[in-house]
Amino acid sequence: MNSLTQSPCWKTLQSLAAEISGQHMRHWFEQDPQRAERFNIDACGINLDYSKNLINQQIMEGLTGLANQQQVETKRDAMFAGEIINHTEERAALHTALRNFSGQPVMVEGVDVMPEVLATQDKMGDFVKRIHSGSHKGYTGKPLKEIVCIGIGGSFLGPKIMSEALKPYWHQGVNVHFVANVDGCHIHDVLATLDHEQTLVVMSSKSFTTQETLQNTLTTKDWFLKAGGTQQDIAKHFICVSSNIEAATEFGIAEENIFPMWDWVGGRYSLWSAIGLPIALRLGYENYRALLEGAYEMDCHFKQAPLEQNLPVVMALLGVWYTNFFGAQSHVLLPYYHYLRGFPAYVQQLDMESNGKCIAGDKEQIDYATGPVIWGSEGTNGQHSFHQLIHQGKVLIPADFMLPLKVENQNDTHHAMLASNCFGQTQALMQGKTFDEAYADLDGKGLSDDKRESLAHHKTMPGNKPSNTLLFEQLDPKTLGALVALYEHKVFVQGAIWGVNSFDQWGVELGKVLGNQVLDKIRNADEPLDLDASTNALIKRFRQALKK
Ligand SMILES: O=P(O)(O)OC[C@H]1O[C@H](O)[C@H](O)[C@@H](O)[C@@H]1O
Repeated sequence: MNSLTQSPCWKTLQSLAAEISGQHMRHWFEQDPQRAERFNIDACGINLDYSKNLINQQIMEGLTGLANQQQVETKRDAMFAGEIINHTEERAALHTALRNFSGQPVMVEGVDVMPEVLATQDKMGDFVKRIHSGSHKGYTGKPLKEIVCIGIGGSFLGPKIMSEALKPYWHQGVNVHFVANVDGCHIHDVLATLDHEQTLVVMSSKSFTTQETLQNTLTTKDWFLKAGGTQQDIAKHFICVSSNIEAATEFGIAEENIFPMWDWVGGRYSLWSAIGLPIALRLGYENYRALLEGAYEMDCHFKQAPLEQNLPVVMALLGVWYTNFFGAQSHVLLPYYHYLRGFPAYVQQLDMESNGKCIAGDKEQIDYATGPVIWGSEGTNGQHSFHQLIHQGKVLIPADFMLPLKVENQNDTHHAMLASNCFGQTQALMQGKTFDEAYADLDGKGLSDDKRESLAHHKTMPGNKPSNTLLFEQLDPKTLGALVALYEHKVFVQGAIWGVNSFDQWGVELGKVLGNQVLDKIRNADEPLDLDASTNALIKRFRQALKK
């Protein structure tokens, strides 16, 4: 038995969950006209309405008690202070230093990291200006207008998804393409459309060892050389972002073309480092800075607001409430904004790679659920497919709805429809529809009593399904920065409560190692097939197909 599940706070929450079983949110709203105001927080351009949750004041106090018991504030302060909180990799987790506008130093093992951070930001700003002005030219004297960004995981999702989300703020005059997968179809399709003389390649890999990124870069280099460029011309067309300067230089990237990052920046937290260069190239450097400023504002809020008024803390506690006391196994994100459609995929890596863990502290086997499955897509599309399961399925799926109140070039008719669908869904999930209401609706439809009763059962909606609604004045770079930092800190708080190390990812490593072993066997047909019978048979089939 784990100490967490045996703790007084945990037990209190178990009894509180039992106490509200059988109660319905619909009645809580009827009984308490202040409910929507009571469970609402405004911070950093984001308004959170969390009144449509299975909570009351006592439950929120119980959850805050759990956060205190698990020393969330102490752990938070340790993160900001640069302590080695990623203990399995012996590193700090200091993405917050990359957006530190306080003017104060940030120390890692006795060294202030801010001078290097600021110097790299200057280098980024300067480079972006040279690309946008056309003063950085390719080897034939043409400006570089096609930017191919190669990277995967955290070196891909943040840059791509945040660039997409800020489409109304794009700098015109460049095209930015992202390639992640080692599947050759993608890089082939992208390069097929491009003029190598006008192409800039941004290769992003913190470790500089990731197979997909190395191979896609080699393929691109080959394409560049075959198209007429020479080895010497590469310096004008290929840049890279990495913490492994040695490997990058060995690979052939000119030293002045390397934008550094550091081992205290986790891959999934790296868009604030030079990994965010594609965002700056897409938006212009000032807009990229605004993204960082928004994240800094959320950092300040996270550090200063009392727990019960603290956006990331409250969202984290609600998540723990459903995961551990209601058996919820997934959490759905529903951005009602087309440009934010990639956000669920971004949070998927952030949350699932951070908290998908089974060891607490040094070596304690966990006996409670940790991170949920994160999924979702843009509204209203999901309403016409998977929302059915959220409304009437037997599994509890808490939801985060998101909507900007204003959008650039707003078409009021479309936006009003989008908003009404968003609000209508949260309402339907909360209130549901009783059997009596469904039965009454079927009056005068010419149905037999049996048929009417049966149909009314099918049309009954349980309701009482929890959701948060996040509204933004508008999704400008600053608000998006705050939103991403909000989810980062939410994940951090949950990791702190569950006692896991949210900053390593050993599960991912095993797949990489085994994948490389298999590659050797595929490439060398003479290698004995000494793996398990299933994997051997798969390799055999692949080898045979190659021979045909
Ligand atoms: O930036 P890289 O070192 O190439 O790593 C890219 C990605 O690869 C790994 O598999 C990790 O799970 C991710 O956290 C990381 O973002």
